[in-house]
Amino acid sequence: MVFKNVTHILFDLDGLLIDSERLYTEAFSNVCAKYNKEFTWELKRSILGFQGHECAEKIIKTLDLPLTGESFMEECKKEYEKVFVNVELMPGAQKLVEHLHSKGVPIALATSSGQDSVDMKMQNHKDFLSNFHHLTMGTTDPEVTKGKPDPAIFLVCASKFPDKPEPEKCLVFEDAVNGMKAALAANMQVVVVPDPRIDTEELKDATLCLKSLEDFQPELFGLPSYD
Ligand SMILES: O=c1[nH]cc([C@@H]2O[C@H](COP(=O)(O)O)[C@@H](O)[C@H]2O)c(=O)[nH]1
Ligand SMILES: [Mg+2]
Repeated sequence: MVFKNVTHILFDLDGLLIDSERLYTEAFSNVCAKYNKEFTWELKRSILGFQGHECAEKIIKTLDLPLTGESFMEECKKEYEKVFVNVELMPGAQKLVEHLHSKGVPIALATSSGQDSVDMKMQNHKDFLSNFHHLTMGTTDPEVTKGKPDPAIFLVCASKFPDKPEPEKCLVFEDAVNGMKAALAANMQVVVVPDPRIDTEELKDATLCLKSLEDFQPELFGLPSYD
C-alpha cells in the first residue's frame, strides 16, 4: 500500500494513548451490576469513541436501566474517581509523541472526552500533554457539534493549527471503529491500533492497522524516522 505524505498528526486519547478503555469498562460494569445487568463486549464495542452522554444513553436504552443519562453519569463519575488516577500510557505512546514533537511535527489531541475528564485522566501525565500544540475536547468544545463517527472533531482540531492544514495532510491515530470512520469522513488517513477483540472486517477501510503504536514507522508517511 502506498501512503500519502502528511504534515500534521491528530491523536485520539482513550484506548489509543492511554489505557483507559478497560477502566471505563470496569466503571460501566460496576454501575450496571448494581442493577443486575451485564455490560457486555457487544455493547462496549458499539459505544467505543462516543462522547460520555452518548455512552450513557446507549447503555441505559440497551440494558433498560431505571436511570436518566445524568444519574447514570453521576454514578460512573464516582467510579472514575477511584480508577483514573492510575491510568497508564499505552506502549509506544510516549516514544512516538516525544519523537514527533522533538522533530517539530505539529501534533494535537482530538478526544471525545471533556475538560474535566481529561484533567482527571492526565493528572499524572502533564509533561506528556505539553507535547501537543492544542487539545480539542469533543464534549466541551461548542464547535464539535456531534460525536464520532461524525468528522466534526477532526476538522475542528485540524483548523486550530495556525497553518490550517488540508485534511489530506493530516494523519489520525485511533483505536475505535467510530473514530476511524470519523477520520475517513474528514478525508484524512487513519492509523488504527484497535482492541484485539475488534473484528478485522470492521477495520478494512483503515489506511493502516497496527498491533501497537510501537510498530509505527513514521517514514511511511513522509515523517522523520526514529534515529
Ligand atoms: O465522559 C466520557 N468520556 C469518554 C468516554 C470513553 O472514552 C472514549 C472516547 O474517548 P476518545 O475519543 O479519547 O477515545 C469512549 O470510547 C468511551 O469509552 C466515556 O465513557 N465518558
Ligand atoms: Mg479512543
